[in-house]
Amino acid sequence: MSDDKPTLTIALSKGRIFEQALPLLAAADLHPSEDPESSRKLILATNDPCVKLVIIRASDVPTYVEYGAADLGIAGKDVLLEHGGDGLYEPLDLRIARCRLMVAGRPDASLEPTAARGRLRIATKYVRSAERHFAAKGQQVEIIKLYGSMELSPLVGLSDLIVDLVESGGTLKANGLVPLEHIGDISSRLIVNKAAWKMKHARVTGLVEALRAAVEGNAGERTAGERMGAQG
Ligand SMILES: Nc1ncnc2c1ncn2[C@@H]1O[C@H](COP(=O)(O)OP(=O)(O)OP(=O)(O)O)[C@@H](O)[C@H]1O
Ligand SMILES: O=P(O)(O)OC[C@H]1O[C@H](OP(=O)(O)OP(=O)(O)O)[C@H](O)[C@@H]1O
Repeated sequence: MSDDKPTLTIALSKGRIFEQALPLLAAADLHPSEDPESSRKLILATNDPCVKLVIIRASDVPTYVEYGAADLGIAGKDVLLEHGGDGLYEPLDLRIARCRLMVAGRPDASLEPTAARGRLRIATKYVRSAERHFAAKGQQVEIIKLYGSMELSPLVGLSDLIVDLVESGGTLKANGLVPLEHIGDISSRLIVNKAAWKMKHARVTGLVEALRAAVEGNAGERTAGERMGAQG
């Protein structure tokens, strides 16, 4: 196949990432043929016959891109931190699906191990990030891997604390929990397979730059503080 018009496969998850990526893709003149919420198809065509989208679980996106089953992908930084970033480039922060990775627990929860209980028990889907966070504080903790609904864990005595994503804080509040420590700011990133970056360079970088322009055109979504920071 010539490098003039190679095919591109872009992996992303349905739900908030698809919805928030849609305007950015549209600004790069990419329009999916169907809505993944109403279609059961996992491969979606676009208006560009050389570009297709594959719709997969959010946590599977880096794997598809690493192995070259997709040339590009859109994945949350939370997912990338767990994956480790092997075989991937991460050229662009798309500034969508923004939230914070936090330690949370009951309002009276201790962040220090107690003599009675020994090591703190932390329930989370984000094992690597949680381990790294507590290790950086010099704390050995027991991590309990969960796949969702982490907020339940301290309520039923499975763990002392959780590490989870927080946006509005509504889910924590609804379950009588509070945010206790900020681990990091999360947003979705464009990721690129390393071989595709080389072999389909013109096509890939053309799309990266079109998306970069779309992200920068969304300056209205930034906070006043961020705009001031960008000027300074
Ligand atoms: N409440 C939230 N607000 C904003 N962004 C969020 C929120 N929750 C998750 N995200 C971001 O959106 C990404 C996708 O979230 P989504 O809920 O669609 O998938 P998931 O259920 O976390 O993943 P999987 O289906 O693989 O378990 C997350 O990886 C994270 O980066
Ligand atoms: O602070 P909030 O605005 O309440 O958002 C936080 C919630 O959002 C995420 O869950 P999500 O809604 O994605 O459900 P999931 O974990 O089942 O994907 C996260 O795991 C929290 O439960």
